[in-house]
Amino acid sequence: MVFTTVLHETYVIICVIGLKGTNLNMTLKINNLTGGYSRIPVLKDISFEVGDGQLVGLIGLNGAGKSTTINHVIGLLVPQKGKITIDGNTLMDDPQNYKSKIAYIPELPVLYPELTLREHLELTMMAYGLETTSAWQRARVLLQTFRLENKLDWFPAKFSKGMRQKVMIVCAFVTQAKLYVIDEPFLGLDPLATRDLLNLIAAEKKRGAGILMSTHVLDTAQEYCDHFVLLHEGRVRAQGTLEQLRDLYGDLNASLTELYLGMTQDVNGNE
Ligand SMILES: Nc1ncnc2c1ncn2[C@@H]1O[C@H](COP(=O)(O)OP(=O)(O)OP(=O)(O)O)[C@@H](O)[C@H]1O
Repeated sequence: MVFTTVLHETYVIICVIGLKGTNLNMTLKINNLTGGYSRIPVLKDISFEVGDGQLVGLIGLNGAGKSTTINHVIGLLVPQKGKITIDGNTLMDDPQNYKSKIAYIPELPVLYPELTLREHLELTMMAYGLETTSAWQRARVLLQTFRLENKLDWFPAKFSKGMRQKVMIVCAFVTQAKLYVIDEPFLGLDPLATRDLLNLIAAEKKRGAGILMSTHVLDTAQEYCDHFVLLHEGRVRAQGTLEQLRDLYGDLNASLTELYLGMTQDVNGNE
């Protein structure tokens, strides 16, 4: 399976060829990760896991370190300490194998201005060696779902921001990766597309894929995520299921928003 995406100014193809099948048996492990963009770390000793068939919500305020964590997972940043493994292997152990397991949807969609939607899909399929007949079957279903089926010959300049986001989603989900890494997916999407993306995530979970998703939309996260990692100022403030977090906080009816705000205020109060 395959995946293409755009990062920063240039297109970076995160790729490659993975295994298809229902027994995905995937585990992403982040162990004592310290890292960031310079010697002064943004992330401080964070640890958590994403198992197969699991949707993990990465929750945090602006600047908490969600995108930085994601940039480490997809291999754009190198850990200063600790390690990240997928199925026991780090990126350095076997870059192609590691990347082959990941489909990444960035927070800001960036597309090749000179390529049509059809060409973006062809590029994804070609770059990652997808079998084109079955890949196009999947693509057509995805294009219909996101109401893009009659826009195959459009260039990105003609797309709205939400449509560009949908192109990224279609390109990612056509790959049938083992691990989806999705950075803040809901902000540019209309309610229909949000519902369709959540259905797609549910279907991929059923297939056995793991999903790491950062979001500020806490009511949606509360409803759909199996496990939460609450990041605050580059540290994991708490993690667990909603029930575990409620236990930890001592309020069995608290919403995720209340839990997150309560826990981060506790931290700030102690400083
Ligand atoms: N390219 C970069 N170079 C240097 N520092 C950065 C860079 N990107 C982010 N940072 C810093 O890293 C910290 C964490 O930022 P990050 O983007 O991971 O937060 P976030 O939780 O994703 O926030 P948001 O919800 O606003 O997207 C912030 O202090 C930010 O200023």
